[in-house]
Amino acid sequence: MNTQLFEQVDFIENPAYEQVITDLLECNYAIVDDFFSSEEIDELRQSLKEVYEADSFKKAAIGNKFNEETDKTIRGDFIKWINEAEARPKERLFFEKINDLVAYLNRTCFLGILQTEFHYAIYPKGTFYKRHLDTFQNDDRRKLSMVCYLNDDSWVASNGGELTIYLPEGNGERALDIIPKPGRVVIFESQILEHEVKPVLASERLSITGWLKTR
Ligand SMILES: O=C(O)CCC(=O)C(=O)O
Ligand SMILES: [Fe+2]
Repeated sequence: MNTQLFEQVDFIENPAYEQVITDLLECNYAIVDDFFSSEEIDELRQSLKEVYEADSFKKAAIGNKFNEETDKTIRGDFIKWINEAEARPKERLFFEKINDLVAYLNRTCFLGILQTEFHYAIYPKGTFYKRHLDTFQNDDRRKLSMVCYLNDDSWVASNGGELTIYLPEGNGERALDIIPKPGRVVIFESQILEHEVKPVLASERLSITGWLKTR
């Protein structure tokens, strides 16, 4: 018998990733605190600020590039897409960690993630993103949504800006409020869970948001 075929040569089980998989399967979302260390978050926040100061953020639009429009009554954040091929040094660690997780998900759950896309987002005081689903009418490739919060340690719950996820429960639903704590990553099923960003009441809310896509 050729035992090589059955050997899992370089697979090391990762308990944190296993928890993500369990939570996604059971609840359609997973919250990972300290996915990024506070040093990593400091670097990424600095990078976001450098890019912002270079004036390259745009008012976020709704719809995709084929039917894009901006509407402040739906979302008020400013975004800048990050291209992995041109990642700044401080962004490389971000992609390394994300790619490691994606490789694990593909290997253990056969998710078939072939592409990712990420953008920085800044929500100034007073802005929000109304309840929505992360899939476009003309494009269903987004499988998992991922939000990484880059706020600093001074972020407090009274700043608002919670991510509220609507979870089906019985005949109705339950709203789960998630505080955008630094280092926290939230992953959820793009085609299943509606969600919103509650108004930011103080300070500005910083994040990287992205999607793991099937093709
Ligand atoms: O920033 C968040 O918590 C969620 C953002 C979001 O829903 C989106 O960009 O589609
Ligand atoms: Fe969203």
